[in-house]
Amino acid sequence: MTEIRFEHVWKEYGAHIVLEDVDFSLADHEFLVVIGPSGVGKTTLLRMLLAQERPTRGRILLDGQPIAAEPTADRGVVFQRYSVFPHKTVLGNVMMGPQWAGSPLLGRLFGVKRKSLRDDAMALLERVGLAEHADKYPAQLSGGMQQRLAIAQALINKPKVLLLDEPFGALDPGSRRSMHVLVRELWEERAMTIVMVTHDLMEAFHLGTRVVAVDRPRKDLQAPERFGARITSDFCAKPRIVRDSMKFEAARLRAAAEKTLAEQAIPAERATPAASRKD
Ligand SMILES: Nc1ncnc2c1ncn2[C@@H]1O[C@H](COP(=O)(O)OP(=O)(O)OP(=O)(O)O)[C@@H](O)[C@H]1O
Repeated sequence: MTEIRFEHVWKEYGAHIVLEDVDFSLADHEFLVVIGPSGVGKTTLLRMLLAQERPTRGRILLDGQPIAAEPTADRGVVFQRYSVFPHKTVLGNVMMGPQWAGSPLLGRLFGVKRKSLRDDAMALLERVGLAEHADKYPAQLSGGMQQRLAIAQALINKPKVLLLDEPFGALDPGSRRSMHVLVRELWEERAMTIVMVTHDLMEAFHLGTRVVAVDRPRKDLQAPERFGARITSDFCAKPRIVRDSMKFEAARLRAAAEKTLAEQAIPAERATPAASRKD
């Protein structure tokens, strides 16, 4: 369960009001897409969710609790530009975060812990289609592959919330489409809440279950910094359970029902109607 609540949140840099009175709730396992003009404060919104920035007024709650002051493992992030470490292999990149978290002095785990982390990292690389590239360095990967790696890196800590800041902005249309499929599948499989920023409206409505537009409803041309942006439109883009997952859920329920029936199966001789029994 991951519910996010922005409670009358403001963000100001000195006299510059970036966001004003942003107030909304996000249900568990929502795929929220934030759209809006350049410079309006979309990334600032994400950075506050990540705890890289603090609201100047109001507060942000995660499952009813104010979010931690520091970025924590329950929130993963992927940025537009490849945020992977060039001197680490693909596998090393995925293992790096948990290694530093588990061993702050050495940045390296040993023995069973290392093996378990390596297995998890390889499983994740398999899932994002990079297992066979585990020993390569990021420079040897295409842009789309680097973003797949960044996603694996963000998911290794099993975050409850995944934040995506224009993650496909630098990709060609083909890679973009395959990333859409991957992210949507991961969102369903892992039951995460996703908050994504994009400039691409098609992408927003294709991926999101909810799309919010952020803009400045009041404008002062003499002093553009006088008014901040807030949520000006809020669209329910599509049901949270999409058709494929409904099919999957139906198949799962059917299999469970069949299994239960099989377990409770009445022995054949008892199931035979009394009238037709020979004895
Ligand atoms: N640390 C900071 N100090 C001062 N101003 C900042 C800081 N960070 C962001 N801003 C300002 O906040 C405003 C919103 O920036 P932000 O990056 O959130 O916009 P955005 O909507 O994500 O833009 P884009 O779509 O172009 O990426 C900008 O005017 C920016 O200059």
